[in-house]
Amino acid sequence: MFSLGAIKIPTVAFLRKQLNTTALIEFGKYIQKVFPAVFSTEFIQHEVVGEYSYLFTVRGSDPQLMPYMLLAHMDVVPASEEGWKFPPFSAEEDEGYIYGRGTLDNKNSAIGILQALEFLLRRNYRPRRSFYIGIGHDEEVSGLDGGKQIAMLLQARGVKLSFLLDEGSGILDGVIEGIKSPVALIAVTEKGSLTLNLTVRSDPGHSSAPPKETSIGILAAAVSRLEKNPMPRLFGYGPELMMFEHLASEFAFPLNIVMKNLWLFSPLVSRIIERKPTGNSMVRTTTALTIFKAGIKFNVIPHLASAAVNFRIHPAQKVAEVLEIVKDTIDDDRVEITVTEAFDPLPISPWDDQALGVQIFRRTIMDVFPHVSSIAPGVCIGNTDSRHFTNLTDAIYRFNPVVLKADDVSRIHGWNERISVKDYEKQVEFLFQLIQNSDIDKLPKPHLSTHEL
Ligand SMILES: CCCCCCCC/C=C\CCCCCCCC(=O)N[C@@H](CCSC)C(=O)O
Ligand SMILES: [Zn+2]
Ligand SMILES: [Zn+2]
Repeated sequence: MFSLGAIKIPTVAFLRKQLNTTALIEFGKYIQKVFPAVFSTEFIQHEVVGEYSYLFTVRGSDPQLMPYMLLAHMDVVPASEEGWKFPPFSAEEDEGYIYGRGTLDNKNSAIGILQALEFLLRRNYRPRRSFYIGIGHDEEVSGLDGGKQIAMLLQARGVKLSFLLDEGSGILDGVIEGIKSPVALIAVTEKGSLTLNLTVRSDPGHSSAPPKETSIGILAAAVSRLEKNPMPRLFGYGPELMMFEHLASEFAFPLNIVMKNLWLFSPLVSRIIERKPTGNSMVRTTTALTIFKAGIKFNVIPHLASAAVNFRIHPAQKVAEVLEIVKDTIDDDRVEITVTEAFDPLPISPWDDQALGVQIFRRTIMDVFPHVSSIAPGVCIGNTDSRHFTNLTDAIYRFNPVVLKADDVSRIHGWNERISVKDYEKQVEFLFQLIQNSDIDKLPKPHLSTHEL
């Protein structure tokens, strides 16, 4: 059963230096209380990193086996009191669901991993393969003080990982139009990100004698041009091509033929899937207008107007290219453009018969979710703490073992985030099984089944 107390602790991250540190400390105390075996077992070392994050080192019995890592985070995005069926930090149970901020992103993983390990320890289990567990405290605001510090600490210790598993994708059930059965998407990369601040300055004055153009009007026109001119379609130039090829047999005729021949049909397919926001995020670098600020009084022409625009960069594009397109689209020197944060899409992790992590995930998914009809490589449309671990391994995977239905995706960072009790139990079962399946020292034989790889 989900430790409901974890959801009740409001570990909200507003900005990098605006965290609810009281709640973060309480979360640390909470996990020590509910997972006593994890904190007292002789072969498990726990450390607090960056003041609030946790790093667990689980020493396996066979030092020859290269360790792996499980990553999660305890912080959550803010939640408004309105719009929710139940208050976001009440952990209310209703018709088999637990409601609350963090139930999908990402206390389900943080608590699920520790819960699975606690169960194993109570059965006197000791793993053969060593592994690390990282529970970050600031993923939602960059991960620089939590996840990144954990990565740097491990790097300083000379650690290399055979693979790493973080949040960022899931088992999609009815999310992809045309696919009826649940499919597991394990993200082999995540999109890059670019956040720009746009500023326009103009002379302030009395609203009774306004100039032809004001800072607000100029800025509004600029952001509107960005919204009306989406970034180019790149569908088929990144790993989403692999994803749809793997999923081709899930579509009914004639779509299955179309998906098998994306070299020919990708322009057509991209026009269809871009109609929905999640589909659009697979097709291109997305443009999101997220902040707009100007004005202080109805009869004062403001001097300053500013806006923030956040782009999530398609794996086939780079920051520099996006920036050039933005400048060309705005095409107005009065709009000052400054870069707030920027990073390119993450490297693509291996997806082949030699990829140990993939084979272990595949086997575990088939054990725990037998109704999943395909397992395919995907793209994480957001960002995760795993991006700070690229110096430790090239095998980084983003997959939350939870079934997401069409309306669940918008609950993440939205209203009424929830997880069913059954789905949480499956998540713990997956992690319980994954830790044991990771003890193999060589790859399992290819499985004869209809599952895709
Ligand atoms: C053809 C349709 C394919 C649809 C695929 C959609 C799959 C959606 C499944 C899960 C959603 C995952 C959400 C991504 C996780 C993002 C975690 C997050 O919120 N990170 C923050 C980090 C902020 S760092 C400044 C972010 O804003 O990305
Ligand atoms: Zn998250
Ligand atoms: Zn998030």
